[in-house]
Amino acid sequence: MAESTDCHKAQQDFPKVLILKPIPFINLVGEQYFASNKFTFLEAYDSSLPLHQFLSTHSPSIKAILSSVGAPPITADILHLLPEVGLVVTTSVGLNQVDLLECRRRGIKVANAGSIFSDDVADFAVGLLIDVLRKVSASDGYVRKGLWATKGDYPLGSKLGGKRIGIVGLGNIGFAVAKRLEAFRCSISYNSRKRKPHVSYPFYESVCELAANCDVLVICCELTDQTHHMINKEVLSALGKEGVIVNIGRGAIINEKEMVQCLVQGEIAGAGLDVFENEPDVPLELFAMDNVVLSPHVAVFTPESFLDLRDLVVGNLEAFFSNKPLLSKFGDW
Ligand SMILES: O=CC(=O)O
Repeated sequence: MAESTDCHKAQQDFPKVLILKPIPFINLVGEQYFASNKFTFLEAYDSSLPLHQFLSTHSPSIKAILSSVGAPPITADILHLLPEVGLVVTTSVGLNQVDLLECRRRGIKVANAGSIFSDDVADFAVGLLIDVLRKVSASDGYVRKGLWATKGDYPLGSKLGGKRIGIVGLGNIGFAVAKRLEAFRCSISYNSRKRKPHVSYPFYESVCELAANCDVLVICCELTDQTHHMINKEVLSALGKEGVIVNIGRGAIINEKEMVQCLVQGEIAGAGLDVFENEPDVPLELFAMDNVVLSPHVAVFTPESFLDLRDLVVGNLEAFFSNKPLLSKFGDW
């Protein structure tokens, strides 16, 4: 009894890591796998207190925040209530939910999921593209509805090999997509913030020019103020009537209204979309389109790589609480 009280007391003394929303898919490994003897989690979503009151009550003990996709944004206002916070760690690769400028200003360290999911996301991007071009999901629906027997053959899809692929954002994920599609004998070109030294793929400084010279655009970049709605009607028109867009980045990189309009009017040929502007809401018009493949923001990982994620997140937190270098530090501050 004395021992468990001591143990309980010791846990209470551990620095706290704030979680604002349950970690997506944590059921894959169970919450106890995220445990450590260096910190404990403080779950704001379990409290009956309004968030601001909860944060003010616990602020002296909150030293780090664990954030994920779909969790409330880590804004300057939230950070303002938490003067002791020195680290924001995320289970996501994307950091658009974190006010990075404020983190930099305050010297709060940031660590994301690094390249842990790059292969999974790239596999999924290629899967979406093959599905759109070869009509895999649409053919599946046709067979399941019994239409093969009553209406005959389903229209053939179009060939992947030889397609000109434009990668928007040639980071870890974009590069993994490019490598896979090279193996399908596609030609690759790209747009990125800057030309990559040592990369031989043709580089286009303007995403519109890239689109005009490609059959497919695969969106792999981060969502930032600069990339918000970067893919608009002008870019989609440049991609053209035979063009296909795949998005495994963030919904708001594409102007969704303009994309839907282009699809409705046949100004592009199809889309493979894992991400949307207002998840989990998906524009209703897309539901009726056989040339569009939809998925609920699941490209990111598999149960196999979720275990690596667990190690990375816990490793980053333990490194921070031991004053050691982070495992997947983001930014130069
Ligand atoms: O979308 C998922 C991520 O950014 O990890």
